[in-house]
Amino acid sequence: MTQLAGATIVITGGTGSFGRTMARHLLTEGVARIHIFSRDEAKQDEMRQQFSDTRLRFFLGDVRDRHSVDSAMTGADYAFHAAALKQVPSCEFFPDQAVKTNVLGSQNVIESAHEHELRSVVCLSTDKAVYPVNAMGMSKALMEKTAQAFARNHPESRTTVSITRYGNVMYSRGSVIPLFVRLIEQGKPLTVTEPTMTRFLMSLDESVDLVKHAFFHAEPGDLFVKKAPACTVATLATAVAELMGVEPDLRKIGMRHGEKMWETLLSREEKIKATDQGDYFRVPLDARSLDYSKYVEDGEDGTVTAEDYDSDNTERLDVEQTKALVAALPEMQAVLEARR
Ligand SMILES: O=c1ccn([C@@H]2O[C@H](COP(=O)(O)OP(=O)(O)O[C@H]3O[C@H](CO)[C@H](O)[C@H](O)[C@H]3O)[C@@H](O)[C@H]2O)c(=O)[nH]1
Repeated sequence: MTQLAGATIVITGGTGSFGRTMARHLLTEGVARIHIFSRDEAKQDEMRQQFSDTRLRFFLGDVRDRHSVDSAMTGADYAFHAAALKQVPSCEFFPDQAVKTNVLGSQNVIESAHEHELRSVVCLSTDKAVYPVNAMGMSKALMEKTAQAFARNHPESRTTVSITRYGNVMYSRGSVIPLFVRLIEQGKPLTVTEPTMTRFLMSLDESVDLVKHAFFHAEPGDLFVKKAPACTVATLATAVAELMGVEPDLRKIGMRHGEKMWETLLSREEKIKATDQGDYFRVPLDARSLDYSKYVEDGEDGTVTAEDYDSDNTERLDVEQTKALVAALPEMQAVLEARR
């Protein structure tokens, strides 16, 4: 039985917004130690001072460097693997860097966890890994395959490797909501790429809940997604403007490189295999072997009629509902407070 109390947990990419939020949750669950593994010494120092908790240990390293990963895994029970290159544009320009961090780095994390006999590793992926059109999504799709192949090829391992996928985290660094807020504060029109484009909406706390759900419920190779509502970018821009008490002034700028009109959390092939767990979908590992003749005789039924689970066919929020979600974000509350 997996339990957090008394455990030692590694968080790769531990100084990022996910890592910091997860660390806060874990500290309230009575963990013995948290190994924060990341590349940036300045962010580590900042986090060390902010948290000021002796249960945090900081490990400087890079997932590309297996030796540095090993040092963080030593003595640990569980790992949350959040280290990644996640910016779409930078991965477009440097896809080799995305492969090194997101694919080979993830393999290092999984293999090191296995060799150090951790009980569980949850790998964080993204909706952009489904039918990927950009290098960030493609490298995350390969990370998922790496995790699933490990589970398939190592049934004897003590380490349960699982995957979570989630969509846009509202108010994350560099994302569109803080941009809209800035534009409104500067009295500028809101730059909307394509008004009808849809995105899933999720809070940082919900992403932590999803990862914890995977942690407690995963069988080797499982993939979990959290059901989430979505809205169009025009709705989002209007909601932010109305919350800030200004007349929405939207300017259409056109789609950016590597963007899709909607994002997909589960392909129809995955959806047909998924079990509905209330707030979550669980997709079990496809454990079929490399036995091709069996493949042909024993194919999947039902795939043809199934639908993807995407930001176009999930629950669609209107302006009022979107305002309620955005208004609940602590960052937005601080902005609204400052304008009062
Ligand atoms: O000026 C802008 C900028 C964005 N958008 C739109 O707003 C939506 C959300 O855009 P974000 O930039 O917030 O999010 P993305 O879906 O493009 O991707 C974001 O989330 C990803 C994780 O899934 C990566 O972290 C990525 O680098 C990050 O930009 C998109 O439909 C986008 O077209 C606008 O309308 N106007």
